[in-house]
Amino acid sequence: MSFKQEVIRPVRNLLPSVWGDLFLNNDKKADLGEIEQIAEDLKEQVRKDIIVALGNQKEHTNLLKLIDTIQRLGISYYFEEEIANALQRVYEAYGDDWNGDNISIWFRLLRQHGFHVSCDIFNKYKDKHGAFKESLTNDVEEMLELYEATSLRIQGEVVLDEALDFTRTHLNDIAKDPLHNNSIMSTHIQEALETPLHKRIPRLEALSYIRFYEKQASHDETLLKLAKLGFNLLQSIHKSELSQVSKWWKDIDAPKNLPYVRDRIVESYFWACGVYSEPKYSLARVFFAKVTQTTTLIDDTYDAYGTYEELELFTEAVERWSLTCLDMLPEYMKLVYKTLLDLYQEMEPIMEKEEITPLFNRSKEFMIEFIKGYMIEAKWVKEGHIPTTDEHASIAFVTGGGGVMISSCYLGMGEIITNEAIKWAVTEPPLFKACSAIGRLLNDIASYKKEREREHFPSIVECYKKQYDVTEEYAIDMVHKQIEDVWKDINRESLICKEVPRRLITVVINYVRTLYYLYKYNDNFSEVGEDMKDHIKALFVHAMSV
Ligand SMILES: CC(C)=CCC/C(C)=C/CC/C(C)=C/COP(=O)(O)OP(=O)(O)O
Repeated sequence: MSFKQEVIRPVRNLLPSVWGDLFLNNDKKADLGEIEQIAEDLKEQVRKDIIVALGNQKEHTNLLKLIDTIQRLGISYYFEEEIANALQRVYEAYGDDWNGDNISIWFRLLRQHGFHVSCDIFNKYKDKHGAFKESLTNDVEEMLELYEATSLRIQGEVVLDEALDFTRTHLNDIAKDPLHNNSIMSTHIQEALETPLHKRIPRLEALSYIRFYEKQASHDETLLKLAKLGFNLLQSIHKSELSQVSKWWKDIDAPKNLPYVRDRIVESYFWACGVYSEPKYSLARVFFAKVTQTTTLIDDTYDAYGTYEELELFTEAVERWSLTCLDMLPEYMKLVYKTLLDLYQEMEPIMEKEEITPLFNRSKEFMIEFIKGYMIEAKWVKEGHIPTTDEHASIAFVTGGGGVMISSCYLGMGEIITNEAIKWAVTEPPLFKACSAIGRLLNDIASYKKEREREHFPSIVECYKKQYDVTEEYAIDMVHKQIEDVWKDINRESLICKEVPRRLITVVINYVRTLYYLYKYNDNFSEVGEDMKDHIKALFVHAMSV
């Protein structure tokens, strides 16, 4: 008589998708011709406003405010050239010596667009003892703007570190003081304190800023109407793409064939929309959503189902990257492997046509390195090895996924992927590494408690505690500090990468903004919270009333 040994698998308590088939059959694009025409006329008006303001030096402060409003309303992609040209001209005219009002908006906008303007201008806000002037606290909007500007700081910019402490403390008091504020402003401040503008996903910022802006007596009707129409026009495109990726995922039928896998195609598409929402990046968005769900499939295979021996086979098959390897895999893994290979095969001819094959090939290599990283994690789990923080970083910053995820974001973006950009991206530049680091740190902070409940690769919190013999609270504080440092590194890198089209840098920043949103408090990707559900509905279900 033979006994079949029961296989022990590290399965997790899996939550099903909260969306069912809601987005599956939403692929009919509405006829929006008439709305598009109205939007065209409004755009023309805004374009003229930008050009007129640029031509008159006295209007330059208003020009910056106009650009800021356009960005916050989520319609800057209509005016890409005008905005880039206006900011270039402002930079050439003033350099570091901006002499208009609203220095914080000037600083934030120029830095966001890649101009390395000096932070010394903020010393104007200090008194002779080197402290921030108390009189600043009388102007709430200026304080808020200064607070927002501090998020663009890089390492060593002490005046901005101090400005952050100063503004955060006072804004906190002001937000809580009913005598000081109306409730709209108070909510606005609280939201800023929770997530500064620089760290917000632009689509979600548009959603909340449109609501805030329309309540402001001074709002511009043209901009407001364009923002609402633009929002609905984009939504109709996004709905159709979401339906497309949902169908792709439905065909794989993971809930039946791979029941251990997180069914997160909607959240994956949300991530893609966080990175880029413009109509012209439709192909890239769809591909990136599929990559994210496929990577989740692989992550769950390593973390929540595969035995060590099975994972060794899978890793070898991935290194060989050929359908001929299917036979060596256990039955359930064949579908995981085929999903991965099919996804890239589908993209290959398009990549050839776009002449970005070297980036495509490198992206595949990033995927292989990433999966090999999962195998090392599995080995350490098997050995019960708790790594030092440096050892942890050497692997966890690979499985943090910067290389594979950012290179995938770029696939399908079209002509903006220049030869220079390819040369840069294939080297795995510091910006990609920063994405890995911040992804890992945020993810570990969000999920370390849950992961403790089953056999799992140790989080940075565990490693830190063990190596330095410190409390959990202390370790968590250290990780938060590291996260802030990585933001500063991202800001610095985004100012020095001059050879790369700016939109490719904002892809990285938007990717990190989405990570931040997903993992800032909890793991919203694995356990979708109420806020995220509301945001997904607002973005992909309900049109905005105009
Ligand atoms: C946040 C992060 C590390 C992202 C890397 C980018 C990436 C590959 C994203 C798609 C798959 C995903 C959500 C993995 C995190 O799984 P998990 O929460 O189970 O994390 P773990 O298994 O890597 O610890």
